Amino acid sequence: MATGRNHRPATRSRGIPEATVARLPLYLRALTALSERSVPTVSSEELASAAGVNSAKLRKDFSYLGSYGTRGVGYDVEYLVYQISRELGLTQDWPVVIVGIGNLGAALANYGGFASRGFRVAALIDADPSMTGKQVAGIPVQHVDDLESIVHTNGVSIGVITTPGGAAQQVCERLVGAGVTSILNFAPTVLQVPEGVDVRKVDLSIELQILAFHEQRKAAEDLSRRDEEGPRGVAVPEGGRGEQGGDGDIPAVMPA
Ligand SMILES: NC(=O)c1ccc[n+]([C@@H]2O[C@H](COP(=O)([O-])OP(=O)(O)OC[C@H]3O[C@@H](n4cnc5c(N)ncnc54)[C@H](O)[C@@H]3O)[C@@H](O)[C@H]2O)c1
Repeated sequence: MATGRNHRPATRSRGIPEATVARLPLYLRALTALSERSVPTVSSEELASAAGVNSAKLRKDFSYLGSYGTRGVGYDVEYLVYQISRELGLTQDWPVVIVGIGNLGAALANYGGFASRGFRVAALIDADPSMTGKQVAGIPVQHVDDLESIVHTNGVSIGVITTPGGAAQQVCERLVGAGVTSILNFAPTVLQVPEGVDVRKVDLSIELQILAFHEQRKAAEDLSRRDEEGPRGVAVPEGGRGEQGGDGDIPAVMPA
C-alpha cells in the first residue's frame, strides 16, 4: 500500500497557508454539526461564529479552496464538507498506528472520533511483553519488535507516539525507517526527523498555560474595572493588584 506522502494531494495544499490549513478542521467540525442537523446552507458570519473564527478570515480561507459562496444564500454545507475533507485528505482511509499503549495510548485507541474522521486505528504497539496479545479497544496489542512489519502490513503512514519521553526518539526513528511520514507526538520530547516527515506535537500543559495567561488577563481587567468603578466597586488596596489575600473572589493566577 502507498505511504502518506504518495497519498498527499500534490499541488493543491501547497498554495494554502499553514494557518488556513490549521483552521480547516475547525470549519469542518462546525460544518459537520450543521450537516448532522440537515442545515443546507450557512452564511460566513454564522459559520465563523460556530468555528470561533473571524468571518473575513473565513472568507479569505475559503477563497483558497475556490469556494466563494452565493450572495444572499451563503455556502452549501455539504459541498463545503466535501471540499474541506478532500483538501485535508480525509476522503480516504488513513491507517494509524499507536505506539505506547499505557494510559494515554489506550485512551486514544478507545476514542471513537478518529474513525468517523477517516482515521482507522490499524495497530497498537507496546514494548511490554505482558501487553502482547491483550485486546485494547478490540485491537490486539503487538510487540514493538515487530514495528516495521506492522507498519508495512497495514500501509501505515501516520504514527502516534504515546511512549515515555525517553523512548520517543527511537520509536520515531523506527517508524520513519519503516515508511511513516507523519507523526503525532504526545511524548514530552522534541523529535528530530528527516525532511519530508511532518511532526505535530500535542502538549496539554501548554494549552493549560495559555488558558492561565488568559485567566490572568481577565483577572487584571476585572481588577482595573473595579478600580474605575471607584467607591461603588470593591475596594482594592494600593499595590494589591494580582496579590493573594485581597478580594476572596479575585483569582490569584501565577504568570504563565
Ligand atoms: N501531550 C500531552 O498532553 C500528554 C498528556 C499525558 C501524557 N503525555 C505523555 O504521554 C506519554 C504516555 O503517558 P502515559 O500516562 O500513557 O504513560 P504510561 O506509562 O501509562 O504508558 C507508556 C507505555 O509506553 C510503553 N513503552 C515504553 N517504551 C516503549 C517503547 N520503546 N516502545 C513501545 N512502547 C513503549 C510502556 O510499556 C507503556 O505501556 C508520556 O510520555 C507522557 O508524558 C502527554
